[in-house]
Amino acid sequence: MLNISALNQFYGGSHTLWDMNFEVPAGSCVCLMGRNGVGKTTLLKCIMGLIAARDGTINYNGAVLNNAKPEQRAELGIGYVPQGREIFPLLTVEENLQIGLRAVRKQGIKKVPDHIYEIFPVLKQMLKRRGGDLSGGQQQQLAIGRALVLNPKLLILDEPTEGIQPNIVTEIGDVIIRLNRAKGIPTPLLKTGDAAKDDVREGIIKIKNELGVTILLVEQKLPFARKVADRFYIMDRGRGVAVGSMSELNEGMVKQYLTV
Ligand SMILES: Nc1ncnc2c1ncn2[C@@H]1O[C@H](COP(=O)(O)OP(=O)(O)OP(=O)(O)O)[C@@H](O)[C@H]1O
Repeated sequence: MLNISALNQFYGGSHTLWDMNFEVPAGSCVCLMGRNGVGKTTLLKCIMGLIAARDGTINYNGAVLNNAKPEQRAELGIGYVPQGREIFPLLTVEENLQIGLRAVRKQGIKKVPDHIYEIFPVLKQMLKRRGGDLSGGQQQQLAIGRALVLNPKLLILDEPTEGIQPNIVTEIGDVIIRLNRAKGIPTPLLKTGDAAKDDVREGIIKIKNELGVTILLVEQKLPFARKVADRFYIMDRGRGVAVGSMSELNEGMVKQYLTV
């Protein structure tokens, strides 16, 4: 789905990404890992077109994206939840979600789809609340909800668990897993009999049936990464140094590239 080859990026004279080759297969959940400052966010920003790559190719479903504007990438179905969430603190939850609608107007979607509220019921309860008054976990759910408004086929999340309390981390992990894994497999989303959970299930099945969400996330928490992702890609000092299925991520790699 996403193929990056020989990508180089510079901040002024500082060479930050070096000959990156990187793939996100359709249907996968890939975790981009590495210590602080190795270039993970920079790579995501290149994918979103927020900063320019010097050379190399970013290919999305067969189309070369290098010269596409960020809005065009959103229209093509790439959703992005930046680090720090970047919701609008003075706008209400509803207004924040409506901003996500801009990219999908051309698809005729004029209203925030109900399934967003089924996935994150807290957003419905807080529609009129200002974004800045929400807890960190609620803001993260709002940021993900806003990205889901544009019906992404590829959802990119930059450290979605950063600074969030453990129970919400678990909730966000469950949503990521369900968004990613429901597609095309005998669904593990059995009805639970719990009305709230079954609503979430219905919302996710709806998204998956219509879309199918491939996920690329940056995550530093190893247990979380192991739980949600099926592939990893490790960066070190601007280069890709290890890649594989999550079950192949061994202690040697963790020690060499991830522990501080
Ligand atoms: N706007 C910028 N201008 C100049 N240098 C930058 C800029 N943004 C990031 N850098 C530098 O580029 C390198 C990679 O930063 P980046 O934020 O991509 O790393 P990261 O792996 O995402 O780290 P973290 O986990 O801390 O977010 C770092 O050395 C950083 O200081």
